[in-house]
Amino acid sequence: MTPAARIQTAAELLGEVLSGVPAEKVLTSWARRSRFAGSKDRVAVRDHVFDALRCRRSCAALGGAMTGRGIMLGWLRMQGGDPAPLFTGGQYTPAVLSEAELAGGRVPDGAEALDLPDWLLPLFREGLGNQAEAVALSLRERAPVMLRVNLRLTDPAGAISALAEGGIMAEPDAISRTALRVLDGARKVSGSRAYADGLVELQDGASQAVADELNLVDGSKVLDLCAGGGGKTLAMAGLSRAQFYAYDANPQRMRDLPARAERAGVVVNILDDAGDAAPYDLVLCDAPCSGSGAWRRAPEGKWLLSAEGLADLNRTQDEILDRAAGLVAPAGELAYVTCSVLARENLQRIEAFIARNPGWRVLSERQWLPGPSGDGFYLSRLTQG
Ligand SMILES: C[S@@+](CC[C@H](N)C(=O)[O-])C[C@H]1O[C@@H](n2cnc3c(N)ncnc32)[C@H](O)[C@@H]1O
Repeated sequence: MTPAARIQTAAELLGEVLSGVPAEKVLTSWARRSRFAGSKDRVAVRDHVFDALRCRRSCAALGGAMTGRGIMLGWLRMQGGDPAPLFTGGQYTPAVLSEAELAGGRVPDGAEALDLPDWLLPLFREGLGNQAEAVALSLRERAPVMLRVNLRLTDPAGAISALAEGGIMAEPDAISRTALRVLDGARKVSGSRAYADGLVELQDGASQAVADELNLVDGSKVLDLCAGGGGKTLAMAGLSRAQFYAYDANPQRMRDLPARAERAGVVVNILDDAGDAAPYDLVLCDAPCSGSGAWRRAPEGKWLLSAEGLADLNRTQDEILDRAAGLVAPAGELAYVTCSVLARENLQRIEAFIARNPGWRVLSERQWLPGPSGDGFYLSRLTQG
């Protein structure tokens, strides 16, 4: 595919995303029906779509229209070159720019320039103060590719040399003792021997840093109450020889966990009812959230989130905290985690929890902002008395 054909394809696929189809689904179905597209084309088209989605609002302003074509035109203008040579009107290339398109477009400002919906900017400021703008701008960049070393099976040096055998270059990252940053060969990770042997998992750096902060005691009982695919369960299991239990309100989300645990050489007990093995010394609530700290990876989230959706999430977060509190042993800990940068989902949930449950207090609180080593995360550790 020529560069112009890739732009045209990205514009068409963005149009489908704007009509409500998830970007991953749009890209998968395009890849299936486009046998002519080579691996470099697929990577380029995917990158165009995600780069543009992260900056959807400012690109549409620069391109003069909230359409796939307008967004790609704005994205090209944002890169600083002249887009006209790509709009050639060929069989596979974008139609020639109209007079209106050539004259249209404007420099974005305010929340538009930060690529946030208007209603979210005050909420960013509420939680992040004078860092709100910088955080919003950082969410317009690509996220790093990070790996977690499974300390049960190897150490960072061992993982780095196993990865190098598969043509993957990685280096330790200070965000966590288990974190490696991939420098080259990221797309080879899931097919590598190091991955198949359970030495490494793909996992964001801040997600690993959260596990480092938890009070994981060998032999203690640990429940991952919102286990999902088990990323946090396995991160914790890589660090200690506690007894691990996993539960999720949607059990389907845990379907790959047994195989992942086996690959990692750890035992995870999957529960049908979170209370089955209660009480626990530690209950981790990696609660459903807006994902605002991870919008570099999942940029559609910021355009789909609504005030009502956020209020629903807050209700679910409160219910999960209350449920978790009833599962913790008397001297045990409750750890509340989100990948959000919004105070509404973080500190405010903890304050509301303590107001409902005055016997609880905060042991420690930490926030990671989206950065070169990881997504935005929040952790609050609580205990009773
Ligand atoms: C942020 S995701 C978990 C990600 C996972 N811990 C990981 O590291 O891969 C939140 C999970 O909470 C689950 N969930 C939603 N409501 C729940 C509830 N009331 N109780 C338990 N799990 C719930 C969702 O199904 C989802 O899998």
